[in-house]
Amino acid sequence: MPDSAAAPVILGTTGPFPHGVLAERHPAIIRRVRDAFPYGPAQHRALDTLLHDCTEGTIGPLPGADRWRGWGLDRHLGQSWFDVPWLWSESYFYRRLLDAVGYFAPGPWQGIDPFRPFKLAELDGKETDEELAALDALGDDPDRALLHGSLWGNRADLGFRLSAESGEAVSALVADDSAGLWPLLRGGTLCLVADNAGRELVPDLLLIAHLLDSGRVADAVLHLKPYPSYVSDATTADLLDALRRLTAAPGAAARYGRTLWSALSDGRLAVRAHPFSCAPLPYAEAPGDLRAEWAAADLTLFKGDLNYRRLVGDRLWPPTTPFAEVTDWFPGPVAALRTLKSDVVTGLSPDTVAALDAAEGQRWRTAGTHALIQVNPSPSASA
Ligand SMILES: O=P(O)(O)OC[C@@]1(O)O[C@H](CO)[C@@H](O)[C@@H]1O
Repeated sequence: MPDSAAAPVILGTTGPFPHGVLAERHPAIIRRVRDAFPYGPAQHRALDTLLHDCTEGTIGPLPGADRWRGWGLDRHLGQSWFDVPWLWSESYFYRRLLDAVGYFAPGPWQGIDPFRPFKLAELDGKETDEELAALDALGDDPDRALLHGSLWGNRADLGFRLSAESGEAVSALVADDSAGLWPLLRGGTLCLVADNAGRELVPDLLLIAHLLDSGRVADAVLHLKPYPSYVSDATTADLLDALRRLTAAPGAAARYGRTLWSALSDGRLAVRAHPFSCAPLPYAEAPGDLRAEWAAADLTLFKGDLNYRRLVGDRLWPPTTPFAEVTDWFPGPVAALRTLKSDVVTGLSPDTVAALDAAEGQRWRTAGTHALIQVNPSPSASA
């Protein structure tokens, strides 16, 4: 394993990006959620409290969320949100937001996703129509087209866009191990750990449908979140919305939709919503049943920035730290498809880092304009 002492865990105070997420992005998300529903006085008061706590307050208890006590809550009680691991603080924010709007409490707002209006607006948008229409003319390399569709779908991150609209042109990949990915897909099991709903989940589903149809995989397991978080993270309700969108679309999109529908019905596509998927912790701390699921797959594919942070550890790794080293703990072949939206990155060549730094300073790490495909076909822990 690499020397993690040389790579400090990222805190809210580590630099301008994590600090800005806690100090600016979270208050902006509270404002947007507050405006999206006719919440009652109790919910408005709870949102006021959250707004104060998340910027000036300390970490408090989460009544009824016993798992969180084992996930670090007992240790962090009373600390500033900025002084604990950033990953922990962000995940805690989304759990607190759900509490504030009554998502978990018995009553009329139980189970109402506060991010659903944003997710649906995106799913129903004309960009989605255009992306689905493009399936009718995929060209002579559908493997590559659908892999890249899934990769760049990760730009469609509502948390990211709600606070920082970015209209920049997309640049090339900073790392591309895709040649090593296809040999791992030899008719076995793919485990896809999804990230965002809407315009990311749709191309993820198209990739799965294509891999099933082409026989590159015999079956697939799709990991979703058990409850809404990080604004657009995909839940089972979002999967159903995406499937309805596909099956109602004209042309090839509907065909992919039918493949997915029947694969769900006959068990070739299984869905999971494991509690640890919303944990505020790196995946190296995952419980045995989740590890066993990954170990059984021929390839586990992690989508998106947050999953990348949790896969490699949310640390300021030197960017040339080999991806194979930071994923050596993983119990099976593993890959990451991610656009870069936070400071964490590994597996880059010294030349790539030097060129990016010279051209952009540190912006390339967080602007969402660069992407990577990284593969570790044989971590030691998979032996
Ligand atoms: O996982 P995703 O959707 O690709 O990105 C999640 C994200 O928006 O949330 C974090 C900041 O809040 C960053 O890791 C990243 O920018």
